[in-house]
Amino acid sequence: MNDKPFTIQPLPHKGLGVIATRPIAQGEEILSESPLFTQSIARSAHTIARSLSLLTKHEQEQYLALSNCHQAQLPPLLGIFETNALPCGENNAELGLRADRAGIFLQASRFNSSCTPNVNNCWINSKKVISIHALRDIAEGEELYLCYTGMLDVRDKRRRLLKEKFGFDCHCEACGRVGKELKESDRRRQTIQRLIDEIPACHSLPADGVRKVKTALALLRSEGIALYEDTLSYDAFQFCVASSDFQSAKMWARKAYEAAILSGGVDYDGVEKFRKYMENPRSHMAAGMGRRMKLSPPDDV
Ligand SMILES: C[S@@+](CC[C@H](N)C(=O)[O-])C[C@H]1O[C@@H](n2cnc3c(N)ncnc32)[C@H](O)[C@@H]1O
Repeated sequence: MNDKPFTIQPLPHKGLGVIATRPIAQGEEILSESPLFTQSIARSAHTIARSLSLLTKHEQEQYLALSNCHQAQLPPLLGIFETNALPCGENNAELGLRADRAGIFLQASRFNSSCTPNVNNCWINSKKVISIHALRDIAEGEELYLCYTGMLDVRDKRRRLLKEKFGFDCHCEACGRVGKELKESDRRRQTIQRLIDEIPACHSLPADGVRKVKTALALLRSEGIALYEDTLSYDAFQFCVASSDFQSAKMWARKAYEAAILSGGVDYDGVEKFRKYMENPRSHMAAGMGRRMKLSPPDDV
């Protein structure tokens, strides 16, 4: 089906938001959109005004109609940009990455935030578009959510950041948990973050590295977060390839490949690399560099 599977409409306490107008399958591309304009990290009201001056009057009006949660602190043009801009490049706070450009997308800017998002945005550099994919099967009538920030922080910190940067109190499913459920959710997210931080230092203990990857993947699943599977699986691939366990390496590369396609589509950065290593793990530069040992493949093969 090629029709746009969503509508943008007013929602209680959230301004506008995006609602599925039919069932959407996991991995389906929901939107592919070019930016109205982009800005570097060193942006200001002045640089934004310059970009806007190159647009049509109608486009300028559309920009000015976007929401602005920084009205009290920033000049209007900059406030609108900071409320709505999405990264045009690799951007992942948990992995310490920050895209050097951000852009305004008239439709993608209407997606609200959840700390357990059901869609993912990624920048497709070869096409210069933002692409949004379903992270799980979505029913007709469900709201579509990106995650704006700090998914692996504990609830109180997430709420504080969302209030500071986007001006709202988050009542998403994850932030609405209480008591034991909240404690468990916080603990899972903290543990995933700790494992992501520890994994790069596991090169001399690759079995430990693979074990940490598996633990992080299991916790992500329990927490309902359908992200990071590609990068974590690629970490496990690298441990296996360095240890000359090419059979397990192949399976980890396949897992990274399939996860990257589901969350970002075939043009997503990394997909081609994962495909190459899935077909020929020995072509990786670290192949056979470590002590030879049998590690383990993903649990779900
Ligand atoms: C990029 S815009 C999203 C679209 C916006 N709702 C609109 O009307 O254009 C970001 C703003 O949406 C609102 N928002 C996003 N996620 C929200 C949520 N989970 N609950 C309440 N408001 C939210 C906040 O006001 C935030 O500053």
